Amino acid sequence: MKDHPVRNSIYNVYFSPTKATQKIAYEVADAIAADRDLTSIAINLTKPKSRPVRAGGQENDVFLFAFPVYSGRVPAVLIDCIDQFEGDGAKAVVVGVYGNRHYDDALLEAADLLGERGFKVIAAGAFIGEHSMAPRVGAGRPDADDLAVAAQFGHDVAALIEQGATETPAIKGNRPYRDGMPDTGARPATTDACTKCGICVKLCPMGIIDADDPAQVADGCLQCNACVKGCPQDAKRFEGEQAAAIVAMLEGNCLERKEPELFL
Ligand SMILES: Cc1cc2nc3c(=O)[nH]c(=O)nc-3n(C[C@H](O)[C@H](O)[C@H](O)COP(=O)(O)O)c2cc1C
Repeated sequence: MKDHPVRNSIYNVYFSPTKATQKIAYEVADAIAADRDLTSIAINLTKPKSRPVRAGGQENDVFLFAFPVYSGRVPAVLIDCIDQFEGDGAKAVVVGVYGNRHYDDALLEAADLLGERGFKVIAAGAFIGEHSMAPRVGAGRPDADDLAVAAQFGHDVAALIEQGATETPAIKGNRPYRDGMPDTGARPATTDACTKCGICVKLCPMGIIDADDPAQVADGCLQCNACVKGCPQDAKRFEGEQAAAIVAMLEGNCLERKEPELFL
C-alpha cells in the first residue's frame, strides 16, 4: 500500500453581498493554493442558511477571512460566525474590501477576533470595491490592477508561510474601534416596476425579503444593496434624506482613487 501525504487546505471564508469581496478572496486564495499545493475549500457565508458554520484548521492549514468593511468595522452579522471558528494554530489571512472611503479599524478588529479564536494572523490586506451604497465611488473596482495586486499578495503570503512565519504584522487601525453602524431601521423601498421575480429574495443575505410580496422587508436590513444592484427591473432603492446624505458625502469626498494596502 502506498503512503499518501496528507494534503493541507486553504479555507476561503468570505461574506460578499455584492460580490466585490468574493472576487478579491478567490484571487488571493487561488494564489496561495497554487504556490503551497493546498486544497482550496470555499466557505461562502453570504446566504443566511450558511451562517454560522463551524470552520477551523490545523497547524498547516491556511484560513482566509474576507469581508466588506461596514462603517469602518467588521460587519456585525459576522461576529457570531467568527465565534464558531477554531484556529488551533492555523495561519490566517485577513482581507477587508472597502468602498474607497476608508477601512478604519476593520482589519485590526478582524485580526484581533481571529487571534482570540486561536489563529496566527500572518497577513492582512485592504482592497477597494465599488461602494455598494454609491456606485460612482470606487466605480468598477476591483479592476484588473486590483486583482493583480490581490494575486501578488497571495504569492507573498505563500512565501511567508514557506519561511515559517507565525507573527502578526503591525496592522493599521485603532483600539478601541470606532463605533459601528447604528441600526436605523432603514430598508429598501420597492417601486411598481417589481415583477415579484424573486431574485432579490434569493440575494438578500439576511433572508428578510418576503417571497410572496418582495415589497415587504422585515427588520434587520444591513443596507448591503444586494437587492438594489441585483434587481433586473431596478425596482429596489434606498430613499429618503439619510440615504441621499450618505451618497452626497461619499461622492463629495471619496472619488479620488485609493490603492490597496498590505500588511505582511
Ligand atoms: C452598510 C455599509 C457600510 C459601509 N461602510 C463603509 C466604510 O466604512 N468605508 C468604506 O470605504 N466603504 C464602506 N462600505 C462599502 C463597502 O465596503 C464596499 O462597497 C464593498 O466593496 C462591498 O463588498 P461586497 O461587494 O463584497 O458586498 C459600506 C457599505 C455598506 C453596505
